Amino acid sequence: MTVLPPIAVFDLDGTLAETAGDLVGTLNVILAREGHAPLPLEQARDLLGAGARALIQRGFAAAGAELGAERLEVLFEAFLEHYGAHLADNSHLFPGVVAALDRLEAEGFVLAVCTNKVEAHAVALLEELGVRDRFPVIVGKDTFAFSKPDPRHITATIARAGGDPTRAVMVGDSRADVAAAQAGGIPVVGVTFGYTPVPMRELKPDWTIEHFDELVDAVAALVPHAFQAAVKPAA
Ligand SMILES: O=C(O)COP(=O)(O)O
Ligand SMILES: [Mg+2]
Repeated sequence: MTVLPPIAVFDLDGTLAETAGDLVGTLNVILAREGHAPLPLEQARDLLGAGARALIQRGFAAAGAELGAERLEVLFEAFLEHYGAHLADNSHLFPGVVAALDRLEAEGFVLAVCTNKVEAHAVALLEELGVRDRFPVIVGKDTFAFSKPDPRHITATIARAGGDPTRAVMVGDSRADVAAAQAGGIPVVGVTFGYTPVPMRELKPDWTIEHFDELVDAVAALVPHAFQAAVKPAA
């Protein structure tokens, strides 16, 4: 009998990496091109989490600017072009990420990313941040015909990575992550340092962490059977 490995699925923006500087920076370039004032970073970071198209829509709404459907598509393409050239100007991994990935890998976990960024940008960003090779599977908003909060975004990521859905955990920072995981029956760890207009604890994830140092204990609490030597393939 083949034993599938346990799997940890990570959101990217606001979970693995602080990326608001470059995402909001690009939003502000687009707003400026359209004749609107920039949004302050602290206000705009909570608009992140549903992908670039949603960020533009939310950004224009926050700026009190009109935006029609056709113009949105033009600006979405312009956003992708500008952002693609500035993926990691002002972006970095959150503290403790690499050590937490090391520890999960040592426990036999497969690691995957499920993000509402476009896949090519997710791959390129993770490359620039030096952790691309840690994730055999990186899935973006455009990878499948559905995306978070649709639970299939997460369950399809687990399937593509060959992970065991009964020994899987999701780690995210937004309502979309919590909703998608819970609808898919996957336990979810919410981080408190990401992008959400509502405090993470109010979104009721199964566990909350304030630092990546707490991640392995959280995963061990949520999927203890992923850590039992008995279910690991014989060495
Ligand atoms: O950039 C976004 O808006 C979404 O990306 P995330 O799913 O990695 O948070
Ligand atoms: Mg996020």
